[in-house]
Amino acid sequence: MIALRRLTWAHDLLQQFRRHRHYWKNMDCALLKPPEEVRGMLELNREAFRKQIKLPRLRVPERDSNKVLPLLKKLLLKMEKLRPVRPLSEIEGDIQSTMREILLHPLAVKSWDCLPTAELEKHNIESGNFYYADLELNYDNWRADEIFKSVLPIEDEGLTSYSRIGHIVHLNLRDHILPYKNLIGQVLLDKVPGCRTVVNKAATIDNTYRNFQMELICGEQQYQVETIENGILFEFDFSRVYWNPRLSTEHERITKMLNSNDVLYDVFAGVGPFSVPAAHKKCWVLANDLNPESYKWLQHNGKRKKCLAHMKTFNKDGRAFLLEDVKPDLLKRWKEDNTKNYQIHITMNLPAMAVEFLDVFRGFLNADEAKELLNQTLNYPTVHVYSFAKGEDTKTRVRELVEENLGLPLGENLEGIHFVRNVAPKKDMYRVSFRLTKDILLTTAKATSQQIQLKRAASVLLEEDLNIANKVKC
Ligand SMILES: C[S@@+](CC[C@H](N)C(=O)[O-])C[C@H]1O[C@@H](n2cnc3c(N)ncnc32)[C@H](O)[C@@H]1O
Repeated sequence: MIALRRLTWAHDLLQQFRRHRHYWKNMDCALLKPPEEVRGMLELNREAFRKQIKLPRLRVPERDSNKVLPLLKKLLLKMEKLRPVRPLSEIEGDIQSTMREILLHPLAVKSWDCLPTAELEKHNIESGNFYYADLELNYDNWRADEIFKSVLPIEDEGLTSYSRIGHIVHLNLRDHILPYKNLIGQVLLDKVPGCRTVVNKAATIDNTYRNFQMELICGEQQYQVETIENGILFEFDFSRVYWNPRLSTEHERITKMLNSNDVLYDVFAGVGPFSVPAAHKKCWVLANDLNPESYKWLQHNGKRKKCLAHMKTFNKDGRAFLLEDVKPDLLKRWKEDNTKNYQIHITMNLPAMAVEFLDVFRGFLNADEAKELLNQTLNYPTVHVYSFAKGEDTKTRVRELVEENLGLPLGENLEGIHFVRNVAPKKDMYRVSFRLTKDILLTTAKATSQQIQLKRAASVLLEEDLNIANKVKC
């Protein structure tokens, strides 16, 4: 008995909490879910979603509805394409009075007593105004995720997320969901505003240009898209270039670091998500991509943003770009202008293999160039290299990867190791930002792994000391 009372008390508390937080989830309510029969449906049958339910309502004279509605705000039934407040014409004797009908959430309102009765009665709304009546729900009343939750198998994880690139919805369906792909495509086409094409990732991206291999599952076979990222419009053929909307925050982080007159060397530029905003900010940009299609759209996007005067574009291998274009540009800057009133950045976003290009920087300058510049304090670029790392401690692993490939340890020149995103279980993407140093640019010999480890241990200790010192200061 005591246990039952406690349970009821806990239930009431939860109800109160939900009412307070406005936490009524339609899919928690059997009445508001699509019919059970749709589970396992392979071909979309919209008619099968029709369902009659009895719903609590409140009848309110139109003239009072503005005063009454704020009292019921958290108790309204909210569903797609369903207005919770609807006009209700009624014949009262000879006089036609206009009434409003307010649809209430069946989890929140089980009887007249669940309403703020004292407040309502002040407006002459009595228990007689409360009633139940039939309502027909149909396919239009549920969002795409609610439809999927009702149709796809319960046991397994369903459709978690999708990416949106202009008019294209890009899916990465797991194998057990593949039999439902036609239905999923059709529902997304119906429900996602502006969606005209639905594609599914066909394989892992392991091709050189990193563009997704994809299968059209619904809609038009039209892959040329326009999409806005961080306020800038990009246009490209999604089937032929790399574009990932999940990187927009990272693109923004880099762009925010840049000030006008800074320099950006973008080694794996794609269609320009770093380069175009940077050039638009009046940085001096050299942008490169090996994929001729990316190169075409990179130029196109720069032209559309009217920033080509600040952006030179290249279509070659990243290593050649660093040696043939970045290096001469750096040497020219170092010789002509040794003021440090601007910053130089090098972005290398090809996470599967960018670290393999880092050895270019070791011994970047030959003996003659070194002699000429040795006595100057140079404006050293910051490299932002992206990499995947697998395992338990991915942050340590990514630093190791950078150091092993650079062939030299990082120390005080390490500016940060930033988590970008989780790609798969135990696989993360990071940005490692470090400053090039005279040592890196002049040293030709590779450090041994023992030397690298020693230096890493020393710099970890130094970092810990600094942290302790900072804490003490605080
Ligand atoms: C992961 S995408 C990054 C694109 C863009 N920077 C972004 O953040 O969305 C990598 C790009 O590197 C290009 N790429 C691949 N191998 C390359 C190479 N060896 N040299 C230059 N670019 C290369 C691909 O065509 C692709 O556009």
